[in-house]
Amino acid sequence: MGRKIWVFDTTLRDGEQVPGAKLNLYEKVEIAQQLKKLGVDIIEAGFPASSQGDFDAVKAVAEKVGTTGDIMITALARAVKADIDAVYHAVKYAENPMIHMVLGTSDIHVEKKFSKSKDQILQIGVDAVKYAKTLLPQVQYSTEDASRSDFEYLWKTIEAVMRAGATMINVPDTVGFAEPEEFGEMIFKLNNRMKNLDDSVLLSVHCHNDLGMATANTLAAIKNGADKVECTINGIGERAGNAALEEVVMALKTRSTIYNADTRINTKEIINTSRLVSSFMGLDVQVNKAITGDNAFAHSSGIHQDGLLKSRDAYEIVHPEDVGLDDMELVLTARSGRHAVKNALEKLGFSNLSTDEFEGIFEGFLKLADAKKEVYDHDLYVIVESYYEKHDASHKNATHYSDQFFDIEDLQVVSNTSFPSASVKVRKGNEVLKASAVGSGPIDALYSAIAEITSMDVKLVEYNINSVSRGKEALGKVKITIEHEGEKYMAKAADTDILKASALAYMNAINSIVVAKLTPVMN
Ligand SMILES: CC(=O)SCCNC(=O)CCNC(=O)[C@H](O)C(C)(C)COP(=O)(O)OP(=O)(O)OC[C@H]1O[C@@H](n2cnc3c(N)ncnc32)[C@H](O)[C@@H]1OP(=O)(O)O
Ligand SMILES: CC(C)C(=O)C(=O)O
Ligand SMILES: [Mg+2]
Repeated sequence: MGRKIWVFDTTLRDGEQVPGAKLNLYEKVEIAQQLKKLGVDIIEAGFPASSQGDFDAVKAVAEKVGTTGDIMITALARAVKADIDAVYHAVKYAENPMIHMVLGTSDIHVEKKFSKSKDQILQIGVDAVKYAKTLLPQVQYSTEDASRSDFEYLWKTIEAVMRAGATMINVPDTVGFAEPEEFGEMIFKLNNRMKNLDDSVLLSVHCHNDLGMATANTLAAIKNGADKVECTINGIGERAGNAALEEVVMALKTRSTIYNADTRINTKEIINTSRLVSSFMGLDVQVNKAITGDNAFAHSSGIHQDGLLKSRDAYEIVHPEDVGLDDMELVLTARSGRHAVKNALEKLGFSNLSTDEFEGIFEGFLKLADAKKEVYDHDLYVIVESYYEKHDASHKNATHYSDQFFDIEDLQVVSNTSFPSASVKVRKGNEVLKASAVGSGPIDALYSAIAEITSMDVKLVEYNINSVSRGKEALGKVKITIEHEGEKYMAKAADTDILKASALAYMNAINSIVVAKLTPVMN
């Protein structure tokens, strides 16, 4: 066991400062419940003085999430009595409530933002801490813009607010200006001085990502003595965001010999938490985002896929299972090689293929892969079928798999406010199936029509669309999850027509169900 690092999650406060990401009371409580399951030590639930809605949401988090276990609930205040009162009245219901206040220490803040002298600002901070201490025993003081502050003034402030009773000192790199080595040195010096003054006071850091260094700066601070880190899920937050909780935590775990520090985060809850935050805030996670991005555990090039199949550690330093995913993903594309395709075929039951058979199928695979972005399992069945039809029609693999898969031939969607409707034409082998339906919106109408054709009992669990390029040729990328007989099936599709992309994604998911039903028969 290494040194304990406290994890302070500010997704509901700094994270919620992202334009358009505002959460309502219900959503804040749900996310707070999940953060507790994840094992964070402290939840910063909001800024109660900012609106009645946020006051109520922070209070609800304190009441519903903060009354059991040892989790601490806090919220932010300026060094202003009314803000501190608002925080106190919102968090006091929690078992372990804390008041968090912020006041700038850089010349820019002191002189330009506040038009005051350094001594005046220091006194305002000390008075605010003294007042907060009359309300609650736990008070955190944040020296806003610390990384651009004069070091001796920063220390003078920290010393004064510690003497006034602050129990946690948070050192923010408010505008993401710091650089790891320099930030680490600053934390090292502050830590030495703080521990000499009162070693019960926790030293914390709060790093922003304006230069893409939030995680690196946070880790440098840990190496140099920081006891606590402030992070957000998916790294969301003001401007370019904050240090991502999942990155800091997994770096500590993966490189434990360097950091010798542990958190109490249950890493298996990371993906669940990331998805919940992303869906409530309506903010997609960048596909290549470390740990929580869609592609973080997906491998698509032949050399990597071959290496992984021979030994996972060739290209995998974090195990997907450790963050709550089922497995890594080997995506079949035109960049895949023979090992990956053979592996996928074997999983579908096509083992013991002769070299000629496999090479013929692989040729078919490459042709399709050049025409499509991704080759799915149902495509492999069709490739196998057409290979044997051409070369050995009496072979047991020459089964008409394609009769069981669905393929969109045409669709028409009418989108209006009173009567959205859709008509769909689908091919299933030699059969052409048609259906029309109305729905609460165009996608709902489209999916109802497809559901009627496929006659499968399917529930749409998640629908997500985003643009993967710009301008007239922009591709709409749709990712959906459907549920059938208790199992979840995820599928994707992209097209310049977002309705077509939606229909193709749904069809791909339906075809995955067909594959799942076919595969045990083959094995
Ligand atoms: C780095 C950070 O993330 S800090 C947290 C950022 N979060 C927020 O701002 C939360 C949402 N904010 C709000 O709802 C509002 O800005 C409020 C309620 C805080 C204040 O609203 P208003 O009273 O209308 O003031 P407004 O936002 O326009 O200006 C901020 C005022 O607070 C002062 N102020 C700013 N920071 C602090 C501070 N840390 N301590 C004391 N006063 C401060 C400013 O100097 C300014 O005061 P002035 O009116 O005397 O010039
Ligand atoms: C309130 C403080 C900690 C903050 O968000 C910042 O300085 O970035
Ligand atoms: Mg911040």
